[in-house]
Amino acid sequence: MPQSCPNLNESRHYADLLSLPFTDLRRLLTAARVSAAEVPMAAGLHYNYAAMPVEERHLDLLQGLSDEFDLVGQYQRLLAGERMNVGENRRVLHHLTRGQLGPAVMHDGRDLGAFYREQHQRIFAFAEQVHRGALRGSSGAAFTQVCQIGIGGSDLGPRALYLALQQEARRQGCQLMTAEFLSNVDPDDADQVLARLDLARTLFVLVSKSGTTQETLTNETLVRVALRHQGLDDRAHLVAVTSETSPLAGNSAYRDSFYMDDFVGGRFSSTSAVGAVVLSLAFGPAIFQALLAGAHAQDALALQPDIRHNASLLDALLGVYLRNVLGYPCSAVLPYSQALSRFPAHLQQLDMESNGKSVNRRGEPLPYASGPIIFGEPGTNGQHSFYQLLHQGTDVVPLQFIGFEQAQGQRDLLVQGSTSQDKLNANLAAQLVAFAKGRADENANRHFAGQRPASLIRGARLTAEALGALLAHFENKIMFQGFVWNINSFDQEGVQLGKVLTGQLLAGTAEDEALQAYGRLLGLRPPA
Ligand SMILES: O=P(O)(O)OC[C@H]1O[C@](O)(CO)[C@@H](O)[C@@H]1O
Repeated sequence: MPQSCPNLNESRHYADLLSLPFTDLRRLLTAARVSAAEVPMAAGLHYNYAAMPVEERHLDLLQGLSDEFDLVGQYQRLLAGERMNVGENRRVLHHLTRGQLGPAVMHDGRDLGAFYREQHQRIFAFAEQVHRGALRGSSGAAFTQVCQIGIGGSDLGPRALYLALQQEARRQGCQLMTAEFLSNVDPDDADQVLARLDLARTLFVLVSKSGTTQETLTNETLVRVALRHQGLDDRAHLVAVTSETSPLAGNSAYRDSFYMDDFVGGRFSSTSAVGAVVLSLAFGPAIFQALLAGAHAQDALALQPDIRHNASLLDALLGVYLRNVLGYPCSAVLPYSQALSRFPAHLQQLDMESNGKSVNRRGEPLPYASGPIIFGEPGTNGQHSFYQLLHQGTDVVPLQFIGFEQAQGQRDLLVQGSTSQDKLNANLAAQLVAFAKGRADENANRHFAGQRPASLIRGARLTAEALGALLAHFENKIMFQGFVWNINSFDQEGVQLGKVLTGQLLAGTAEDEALQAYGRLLGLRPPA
């Protein structure tokens, strides 16, 4: 498969895209275009690309590029279980954690779709027992809090989803447990999280796919010590989520264990057991199942070969246009929804750990740019922070807005003639137009050049289904971009070197003198 992938620089569609003149967004962005330039997504969401500098001729060439690179065909092969993670020689099966779209994927005589479903069912049954009070802490107290211990993909996605659904769950009367997340090896993180917990009533979920992550194992020990210090039996307060091949699998130090496998990458694991345990405990299985349904529906739409009807594919190709034709190095994610406050942080890992690569799937250096730098904050907070640079800085940063007609909660009032939600969305619309059209001023300091591209994902309300669709949209967008760039989006070798040097420093075996010197500056002592 990798051998047959075309090189972007040799693509005739790419060459034709490069030869097109720059599209003037100030002229392009009309009311008719705002209404027309939309692609429906799952769960009632829409992808609007009116403020992207592309016309029909660009879309025709991007369609040609998609066909030339067989992007949907590559997705189908991934769904069928082909080993698309060539670096680690692994299948890539996160789509299967939310439903079957391709043929059954068999591994060592086992149907992996059935395996993921079975783990979800075990988790739902476990959560229901906890909620009924059939499973309790070692003092006999019912569990009312859940705390996930994990980092990276074992933290960011589940945390972002928990925060995104909290208000929605309250509205539906199903916030059954509160959740906390402990990720950083900084002892102040553990201190603060533990201070918010009633340990006798807390169930900890240790999540580590590899079962070897230093930060997570260290925090686990801090938690066990704190539990024992209160006279509690730590084993009764911890469950594990890990891969079947990890050193943690089958360990009796946990009350129960739930599994994913090596074919679900950490940053793509929110819909596996990694997100299922904490979200089912917090909100009950029904909300998590709704999230899965939204993600599955969006995965199905991503099979559509026509880019004008496939939001994830179109978003991916427009991103390639911005990155490789227009040369923009960054992209900002701007949700006008406080519920999505940690969603940009999740997307940072999802996108940058996947597509921050400089060799292709054959290990050859890339002769073109790959994944952009991603950052973001919810609006309107970001407006009062970094939007100055976005409007008038020397770099053009393409923008990904997300907005909803209604808030999740019901506490909103007319203040000076408009509700808070009205004000939020008026700000969103205003920013989109200000970025695209700018405003001429004789005073250069007050001049807005405009021409800042943006897309908008919009919906009625951020429900669990909509959140699932949103999550899957970005996962699939990133996957399609990896196919265009012919990179392996599913490994992360770039995180290894730092881990090795950290280990050397802590073990006192570091040979690099600069490393030793930094260690001394930071107060590290040779191990006793
Ligand atoms: O779930 P684990 O194995 O503890 O890994 C946590 C995270 O660490 C990473 O490997 C990066 O260091 C991520 O890819 C992963 O999500």
